[in-house]
Amino acid sequence: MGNDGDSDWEKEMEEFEMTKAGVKGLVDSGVVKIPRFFINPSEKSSNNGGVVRLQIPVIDFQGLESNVTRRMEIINEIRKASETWGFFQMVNHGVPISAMDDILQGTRRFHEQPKELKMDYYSTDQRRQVKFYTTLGFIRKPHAASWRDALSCTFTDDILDPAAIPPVCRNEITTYAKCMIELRETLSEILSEALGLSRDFLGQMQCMKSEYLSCLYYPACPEPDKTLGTEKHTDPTILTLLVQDGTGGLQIRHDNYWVDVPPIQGALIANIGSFMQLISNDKFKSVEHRVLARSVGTRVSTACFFFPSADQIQKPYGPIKELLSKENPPVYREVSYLEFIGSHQKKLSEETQSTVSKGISKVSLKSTMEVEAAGVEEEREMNNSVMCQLTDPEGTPLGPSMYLPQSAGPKELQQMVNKLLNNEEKLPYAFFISNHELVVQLGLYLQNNKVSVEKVLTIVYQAQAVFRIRPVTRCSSTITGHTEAVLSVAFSPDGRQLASGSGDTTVRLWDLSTQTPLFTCKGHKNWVLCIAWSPDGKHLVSGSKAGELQCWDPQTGKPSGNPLIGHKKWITGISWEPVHLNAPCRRFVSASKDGDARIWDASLRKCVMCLTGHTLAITCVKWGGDGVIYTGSQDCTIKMWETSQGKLIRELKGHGHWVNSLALSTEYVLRTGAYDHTCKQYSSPEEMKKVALERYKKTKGNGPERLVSGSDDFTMFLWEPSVSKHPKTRMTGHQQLVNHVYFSPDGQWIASASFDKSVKLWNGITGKFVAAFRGHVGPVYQISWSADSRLLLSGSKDSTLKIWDIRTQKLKQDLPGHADEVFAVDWSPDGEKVASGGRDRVLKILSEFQGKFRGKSCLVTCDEEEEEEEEEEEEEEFIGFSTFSAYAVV
Ligand SMILES: O=C(O)CCC(=O)C(=O)O
Ligand SMILES: [Fe+2]
Repeated sequence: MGNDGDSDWEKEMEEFEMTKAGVKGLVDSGVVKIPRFFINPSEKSSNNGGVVRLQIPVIDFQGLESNVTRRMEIINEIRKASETWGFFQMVNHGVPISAMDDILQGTRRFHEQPKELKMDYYSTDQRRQVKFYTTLGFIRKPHAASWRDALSCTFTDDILDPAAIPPVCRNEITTYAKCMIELRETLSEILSEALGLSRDFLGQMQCMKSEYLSCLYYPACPEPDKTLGTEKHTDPTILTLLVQDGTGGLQIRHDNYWVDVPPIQGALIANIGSFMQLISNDKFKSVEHRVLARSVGTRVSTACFFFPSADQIQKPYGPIKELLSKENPPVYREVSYLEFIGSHQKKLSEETQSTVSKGISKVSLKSTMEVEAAGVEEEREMNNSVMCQLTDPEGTPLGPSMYLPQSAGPKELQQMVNKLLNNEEKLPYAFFISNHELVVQLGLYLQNNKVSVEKVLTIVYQAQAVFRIRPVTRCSSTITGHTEAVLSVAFSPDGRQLASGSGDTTVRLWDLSTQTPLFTCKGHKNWVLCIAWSPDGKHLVSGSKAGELQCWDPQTGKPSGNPLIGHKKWITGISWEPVHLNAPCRRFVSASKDGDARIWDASLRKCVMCLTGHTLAITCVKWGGDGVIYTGSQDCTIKMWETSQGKLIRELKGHGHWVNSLALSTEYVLRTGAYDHTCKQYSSPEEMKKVALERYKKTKGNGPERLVSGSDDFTMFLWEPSVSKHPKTRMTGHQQLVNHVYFSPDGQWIASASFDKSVKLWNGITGKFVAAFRGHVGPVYQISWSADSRLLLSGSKDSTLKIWDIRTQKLKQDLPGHADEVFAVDWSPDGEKVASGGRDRVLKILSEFQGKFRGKSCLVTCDEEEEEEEEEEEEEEFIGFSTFSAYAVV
């Protein structure tokens, strides 16, 4: 674009500003083409990206004041929402619906009055407390103006002279601001507690003592695809509260998708501002959002932005010291709110397009040297007592902070927690400081870790399994359970071992005969999302969120070679080449969010083929019994690849949205290879291959291998890919996305797990619907079959496991016991055990006893006398982990 274009751009903007009539004035004048400075080239094609089925959390404030338990729950919900979404909606928040209706009406009235009456307020001078404006004048190409007008009122330290407010909406604005201030008090306390701080912490900081009310008016736009109602941005403040009318159009960015924020009658929307992200040291997220323009109808909303009090805005703010530790060092330098907001605005006037959220890191990152100079690593001081705050693993405080003697150790803490929780029966607890278990006296811990006694020390207590496992043989080294959510569990093909992968970056191996932890496999730097055993049982491979794969020797728990690098984004699936095609097992295929699948040779330790062709993330992969690889993708297709050169051989199309899961009718036998649970050992790979082939042929029978796919479009398809590229059956009935599909070991059934809270059973040969299993009260994430194809296990967000009886089509057993979402389940190939893992970090192994499954282990710990050794354990890197969203958005 030449200079002429640029000067036109500016000229048009100047002319527009001169009218002092805003976007509404333009529309009233009858424009059919929008001025150039509203045109947003980057947004043209992305308007339809809303992922309607993802919902930002809606939090009910009912009981906040009257019910202590509910209050804790609300704090927790807000904490989770602020960490993962940066956005939530609130209902029963105490602001009268009439005040909300009135402010929207007042906003409309102001903007719809004759332009002569509004012009007096028209200004791009930011210092004006009350102003009517469209652009505030600092936008420069390639940024674009938003298709909306604003009337803003600044309440400095909660005060604004009512006389300054336009009379048409004076009462509404004054009343609404009072409501916002009242709600601010409540939210300031909740957010403080959600950060693990004392209730009055943010209040004392005065970081949200002023507010800026923005009454927004979005007229219909003649070219809605060329511009946006509000350009994408993050709010540079602490917190925003928004009321919107019923029109809709607000979207937030979540995992690279635009998610609609649907209007809910009576709800207020809250979102974390980027200055809050800064002071919370990235604990809370400030998320990009935008408002779509539309061709018909007017949208009205009112946003209230909270920011620091007048005498604080020039003072430095940095990450709150109480939130920092050795493991969580400051990621931002100190900066005053004025400087911060200045840099935010500068971004919008800069030549190159950069998001405002990137802006904060630019302004705020400081060198380690400077940070240290800022006094983060303070001198340790030995007092006799230390201020502590006990919290549960979710961060909910147990009582107020208190001074504890430095001589106190886990035993004393355990007594105290039992007392504070009024436990009738005394329970065992473990204690963690910054994710390290406390095994010594507090004083010694502080000394060893150079922790300042001037800070409030957060001590996390975690209940230990009531059933405490006594190892039959002594562990070679002491290991505790996972310290973050368990994301994957898989029994070995011979059923002797169990592997689990976790958000704590480790893979753990458990010995099933003694039910003891065997090895902690360390090497990944990020969450371990998937694990897969080779069907000969000789290898275990794991894939992480960082995109690398690691092979492990299950006999020693040691890595076999270096991490396998190649994928650029997280690993979504791993599948081994069937042992009846190649023994010993060497090759496996990995799928990634980067859109590629890669074939690796575990002996050569390298990638031997890259399967490229998908245009979006690959979500699942299976290596079929005929040697063909199947990949399912967010690009809605399933692709088939041959494995000598990695060529695409067929595409299976039909799904209208992402493919989430694939399953093969032969999967059980592919997974177990030669192991038929007669415990037979094989002397040679050739023998293994021969037996595996026999078993495969028997399962497959004369028909072709069948494939089932489950999708975000709520449907499933049954395919016979070797016969036709057209689906055999379309399987409809789920009311929400299908997350996991699985053939029974005998291939006779297909089970599907859906976010509609049901599990459905289908005929595995025809694809016809058979039954729906209802009982879960949350989305069902994963399912697994018993070896005899008679029982089905499901794990859900509702924290339960359920076992369904295929013959009676009824619930056979309900297994509560997890304290949070269950992400992963597996049934051992010999049918005797089931394992589950979830957000509560607990790995459960359940065994059948007289027809019922019973918990054999929860959080596995070792004998006390071995705990001494723990200190020698290597330090584990802590990766912040909030919600495992991979199920919702891969
Ligand atoms: O109007 C809306 O819904 C959002 C407005 C907004 O994000 C803002 O003004 O910062
Ligand atoms: Fe905003």
